[in-house]
Amino acid sequence: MHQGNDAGPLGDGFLRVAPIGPLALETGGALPDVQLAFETWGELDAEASNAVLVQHALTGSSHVARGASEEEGWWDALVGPGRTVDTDRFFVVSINMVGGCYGSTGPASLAPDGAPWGSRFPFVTIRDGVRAEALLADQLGIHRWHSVLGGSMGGARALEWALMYPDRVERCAVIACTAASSAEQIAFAQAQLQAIRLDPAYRGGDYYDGPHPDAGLGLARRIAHITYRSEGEFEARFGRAEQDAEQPLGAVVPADRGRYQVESYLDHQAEKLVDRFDANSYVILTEALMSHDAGRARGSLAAALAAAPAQFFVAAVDSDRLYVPGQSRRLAAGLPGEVPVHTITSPVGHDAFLTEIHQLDAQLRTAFYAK
Ligand SMILES: CC(=O)SCCNC(=O)CCNC(=O)[C@H](O)C(C)(C)COP(=O)(O)OP(=O)(O)OC[C@H]1O[C@@H](n2cnc3c(N)ncnc32)[C@H](O)[C@@H]1OP(=O)(O)O
Ligand SMILES: N[C@@H](CCO)C(=O)O
Repeated sequence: MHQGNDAGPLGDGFLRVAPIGPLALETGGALPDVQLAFETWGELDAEASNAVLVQHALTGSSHVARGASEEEGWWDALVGPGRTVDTDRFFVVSINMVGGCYGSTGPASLAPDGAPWGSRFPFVTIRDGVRAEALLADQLGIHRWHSVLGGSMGGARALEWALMYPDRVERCAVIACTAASSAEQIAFAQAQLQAIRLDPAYRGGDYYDGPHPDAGLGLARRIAHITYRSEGEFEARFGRAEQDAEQPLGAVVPADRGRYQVESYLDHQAEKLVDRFDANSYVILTEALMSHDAGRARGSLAAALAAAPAQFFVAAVDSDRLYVPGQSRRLAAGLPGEVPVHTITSPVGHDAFLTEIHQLDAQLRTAFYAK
């Protein structure tokens, strides 16, 4: 896991933590004493005109790109010295969303009574996360972002920035995302939440003094990961192949059988997430994403999108079965002017917004980052 360090100067790619005070929540009440963990690359210019905000996805973190730490970032292909989002030109900021487990206040943080928030952590929406980020932007001296970009949940966070703070976002890139979580997206998410909540170790979310609900979180990740990849990729990559060095399938009774490769692969994805993520944060951020609806309390979705003044960049993955390209097309059609939908061509599915982001280099450079 990327190591926190709040001693380094801004612009080094290390994790820093900033208190932002109480956070008023969309559904009422407030979260007291919130802190946000964030990373930056590059330097803010004298006019504070070169700041770029990169928003992470559901289980992502602020570690977008390599920095002094040299640890691989999840959008290294896009962000870095000489890259499309050139950290020699731009002051790049990425913020761990409130409710998560990468240093910002979340369910594992201590509440004012000194015990972890656990089950008491409030429901937060994507808009709550963005409101918190605006408080941090104020502290950093950034009134207006040159651009805000993100994929998947990061795209929802970027879109909400453009709608909540229209005078603070010049350009907005929404990649592999939607204007409002669909019934099917909510349905897949609900099954994941149930997997966690039905794990006896979950104990309503108050498990920090005992075993964690690893089985439930692992099952949630398996369900999610299937939606992040495509049927075609699974078939080409794994087919019906058996996992090496395990019992031959079909020749043994089910209880003793080995695993199909795809089972082993999903087991591995589950173990990796369990090792790096907190189940309560998974619940909080998943519920935030379920709440995503750019039209809520803005008259209608059409009215909300039509009023957005930022310059938009919209992209979809052609094989994405979770955030289907039609959703990106409807988002683009609802925005003012002619907004094209750029295509990432990949057999991978939704995760191609991470693995194939270089495919957008030329389009993003022309649209947002031309010198
Ligand atoms: C600590 C942090 O900050 S994490 C936050 C950053 N990450 C993010 O923001 C996004 C979260 N990451 C992801 O979702 C994924 O890692 C992705 C999408 C980036 C990875 O996509 P891909 O590169 O296509 O990975 P892929 O699906 O091929 O999985 C590769 C893994 O599966 C393993 N694998 C492949 N086949 C099998 C198999 N048959 N059995 C078991 N494991 C297998 C590989 O060994 C590899 O393991 P590793 O990741 O431990 O090295
Ligand atoms: N693989 C991504 C997919 C969600 O968009 C993640 O874990 O954040």
